[in-house]
Amino acid sequence: MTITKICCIGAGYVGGPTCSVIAMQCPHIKVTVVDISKHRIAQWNSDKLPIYEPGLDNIVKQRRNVNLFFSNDVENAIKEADLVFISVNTPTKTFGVGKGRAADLTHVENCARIIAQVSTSNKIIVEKSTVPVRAAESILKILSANHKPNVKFQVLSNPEFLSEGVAVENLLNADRVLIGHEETADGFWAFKELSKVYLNWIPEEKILRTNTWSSELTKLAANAFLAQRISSINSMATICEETGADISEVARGIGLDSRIGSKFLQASVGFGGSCFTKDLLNLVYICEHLNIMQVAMYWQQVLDMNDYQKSRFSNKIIESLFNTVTGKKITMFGFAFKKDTGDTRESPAIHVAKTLLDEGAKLNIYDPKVEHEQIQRDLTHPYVTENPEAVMKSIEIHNDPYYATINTHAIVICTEWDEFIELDYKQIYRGMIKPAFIFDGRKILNHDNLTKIGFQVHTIGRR
Ligand SMILES: NC(=O)C1=CN([C@@H]2O[C@H](COP(=O)(O)OP(=O)(O)OC[C@H]3O[C@@H](n4cnc5c(N)ncnc54)[C@H](O)[C@@H]3O)[C@@H](O)[C@H]2O)C=CC1
Ligand SMILES: O=C(O)[C@H]1O[C@H](OP(=O)(O)OP(=O)(O)OC[C@H]2O[C@@H](n3ccc(=O)[nH]c3=O)[C@H](O)[C@@H]2O)[C@H](O)[C@@H](O)[C@@H]1O
Repeated sequence: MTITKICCIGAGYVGGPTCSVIAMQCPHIKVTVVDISKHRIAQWNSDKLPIYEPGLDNIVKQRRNVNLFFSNDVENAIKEADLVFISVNTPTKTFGVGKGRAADLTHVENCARIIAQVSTSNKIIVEKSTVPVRAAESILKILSANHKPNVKFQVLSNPEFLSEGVAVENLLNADRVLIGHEETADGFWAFKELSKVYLNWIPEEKILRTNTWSSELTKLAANAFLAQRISSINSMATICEETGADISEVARGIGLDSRIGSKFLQASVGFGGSCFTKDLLNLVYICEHLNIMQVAMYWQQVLDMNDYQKSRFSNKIIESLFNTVTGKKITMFGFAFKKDTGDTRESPAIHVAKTLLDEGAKLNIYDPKVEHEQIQRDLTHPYVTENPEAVMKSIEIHNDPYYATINTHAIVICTEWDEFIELDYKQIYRGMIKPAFIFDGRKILNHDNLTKIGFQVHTIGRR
């Protein structure tokens, strides 16, 4: 079999960019991305894509309706495909056994059932969603129990390592492409077929072959290690604030050790995003399930440190503003969980906003990419408030960063957007209530200049 048709189930942050890049690099392959959400597919077929990702618009414009298709016709796309990516969401369970920790595999299971039901030819099924170790076994069991006679499936694990905001760059120049397969001749054959797709642009030495379970666990391990680095540097930031050491200097000092490396040592208000917390919770749950409690506690601590960091930053704002923010207007610069994305899932900005709102503050919020409705949805979510009407009265969402600061007591930087560095802070200072405060939760501004202007500056990891 030569792969000529690919179907991707799930047109989200992973399915959309991944398949757009495959379509661009493999003009001979027809790629169809399907989703149950009519709205999402309509957006992928419109001029305004559902996700903001630098470079993506251009690729979609070039390949859409040429060899890249977005559709709600899940069944037909699966039926005609040689290879099916499962790229659906695997959120933390909100009910039942493992609630709040285990991964909810309902969507993955639904995909397996529909694949088995509609397939009339052999297919390679690729688990791209992040899943607990041995999830492929469940997929295979569902496929085996429900398939039509003479239809065979091979299940591969091919986790995705892209980061939002740099997804296209990551996909084009991947550090590695990991493919896990069943340790049989058929499994090896399926690995070869998927490799051929990637070999259209990924050098052979970057394609890593493992068994299925190693591949699944590697994805969780990679996110756990990355998150651990952030919690580690944030823990050091706390010591810096107590002692007069400067976390930027400490990070540079340790990062130059080639065994440690300089990346992912940026102290911050805490990590956010849809995956670090969810995948760590999942890892902790797996360890508990395996009854290796010391290991579970070890990884839980990475999450605890992140919660501590978010609370510490929010509390610092309140303490600095003379221990009360009730009725005070505070500007939040940034709401996305990191720059260059409009994604707010698990954004630390939500935690900061919640704390300030709970204390009675009024918030002016500005983010260059997050939709206003998304901010409203996040801050009126039952997890954040029992009184959504009161929250709506306490927030203003702005389109202009300067306007957002007028007559406010403080600016809180929650996302490291480049444009915040370039703003005219002299002008901003003039319009603010004095003393005017800046809380730089991302360490992106020139603090000496701000102090000279007259701002009271507070940041992470420095007195
Ligand atoms: N967001 C990211 O940067 C990364 C995410 N991942 C993993 O990739 C997976 C997907 O993540 P995202 O793309 O962020 O999720 P997402 O929530 O943006 O997209 C998932 C899509 O799947 C659709 N879907 C769910 N069930 C379906 C079904 N039965 N049939 C058709 N469509 C269905 C949903 O409607 C949704 O549009 C998750 O397991 C995540 O952990 C991995 C690497 C990076
Ligand atoms: O599985 C996933 O979803 C993805 O999760 C992360 O990617 P992402 O969450 O998109 O973004 P990151 O760049 O990892 O940032 C995550 C959070 O950590 C924060 N961060 C990152 C780096 C740093 O040094 N300090 C820091 O606070 C960011 O601001 C952000 O809130 C991983 O980097 C990807 O490899 C992985 O594929």
